[in-house]
Amino acid sequence: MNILVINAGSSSLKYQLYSMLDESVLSKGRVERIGMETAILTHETAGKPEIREVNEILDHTTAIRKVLEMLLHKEHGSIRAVSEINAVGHRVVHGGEVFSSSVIVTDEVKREIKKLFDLAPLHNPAHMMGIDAIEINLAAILQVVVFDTAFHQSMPAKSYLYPIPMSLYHKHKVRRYGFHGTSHEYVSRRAAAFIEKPLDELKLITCHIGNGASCAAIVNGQTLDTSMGLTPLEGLMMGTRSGDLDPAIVPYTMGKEDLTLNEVNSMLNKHSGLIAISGISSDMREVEKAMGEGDKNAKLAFEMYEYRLRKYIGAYVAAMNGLDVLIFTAGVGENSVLLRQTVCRQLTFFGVELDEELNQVRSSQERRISTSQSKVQVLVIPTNEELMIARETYRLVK
Ligand SMILES: Nc1ncnc2c1ncn2[C@@H]1O[C@H](COP(=O)(O)OP(=O)(O)O)[C@@H](O)[C@H]1O
Ligand SMILES: CC(=O)OP(=O)(O)O
Ligand SMILES: [Mg+2]
Repeated sequence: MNILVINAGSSSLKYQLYSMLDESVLSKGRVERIGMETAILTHETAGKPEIREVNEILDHTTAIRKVLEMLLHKEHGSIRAVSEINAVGHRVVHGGEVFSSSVIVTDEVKREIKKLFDLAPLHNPAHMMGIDAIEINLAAILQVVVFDTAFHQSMPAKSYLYPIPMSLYHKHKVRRYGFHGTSHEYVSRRAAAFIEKPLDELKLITCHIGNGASCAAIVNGQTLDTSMGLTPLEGLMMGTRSGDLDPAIVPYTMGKEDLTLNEVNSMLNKHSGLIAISGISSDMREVEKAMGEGDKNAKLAFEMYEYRLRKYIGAYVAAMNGLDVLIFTAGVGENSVLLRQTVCRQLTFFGVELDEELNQVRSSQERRISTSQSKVQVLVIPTNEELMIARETYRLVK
């Protein structure tokens, strides 16, 4: 059985085609800059060179059509007919309280996902475009949605409730949900396997530090707490998102700057975080480069980013009354030697002892970066949300 996994963003669409016989990736790629003047499609089939096409791609329906053309390509493709795709699995960021596990897409499921648009404005509308685009291009195919929020549904009330009037929870489901759950679940399981200990005997902190970033305290293989909340805005400082702040800033800046609700929302989601403080980029690579060249704002942005992450780690050690494994994953977590070094060097009080040399190694493998005496094991575990989505899709459709 072949499963196509889609992670649709507002202007991008990432895909991987899996053969579930051996969970191998037949082809993968991404379309970037959808809706802009020139879109870029990058496609790769196992054992063949990567190809790039620059084209105008106005919407997600066209993007999916292009992806299918690539998958069927005589030279660069991996299948001969679309009928060789048996099901499609989608990442959906917000599943609210309605979805605590993956489901097959129906009209009812689509209605529920649409109700959650307000709560994940950068994500859910884009996922819906991906689901609709598949429906248009591959009419009768079975589609499955896998939610970022599902894994965190195990959080206890003391973690998921906000200390505000309970009527807001009862009437509008205002609570903390947490995101990147597919990734936190995957890396926590892999970490337990890596150190050869049962997951239900471990206290772990998983740091998913990508463009969006969140960390989670995991006990008995379940989320005790996680840094994102009602929406993916709470918690850590991110590429373009503020993370935690005093909620009074919202009405205060609205008054002072004469902003609308939409404008403040956009400021906090799209124009804050690394980009706001560095004035350079939301991309950690560029921030680190500028910092290396002596840029003061880039240095401050990095310091704030690292400090806020480290404070969460400290809080979660207290929340769990201990820590066995600290895990770094996603774009920044897997690749930034400097971020891991800066964080770990200042966690010695908790028994974290970084092996500076192991931390410098650049690799896409799962690896330990703490010394053999370190009380807390520090691991880098490359995340694989796509594989988790393929497995969930397979489980539901087979
Ligand atoms: N070598 C590197 N050093 C530091 N940061 C990196 C490096 N490579 C990638 N990144 C960071 O990873 C981020 C993307 O992470 P990723 O997990 O792919 O995000 P998303 O899935 O949310 O798009 C980029 O914004 C970039 O800042
Ligand atoms: C939930 C979330 O923040 O996702 P991403 O990191 O893909 O933006
Ligand atoms: Mg990601």
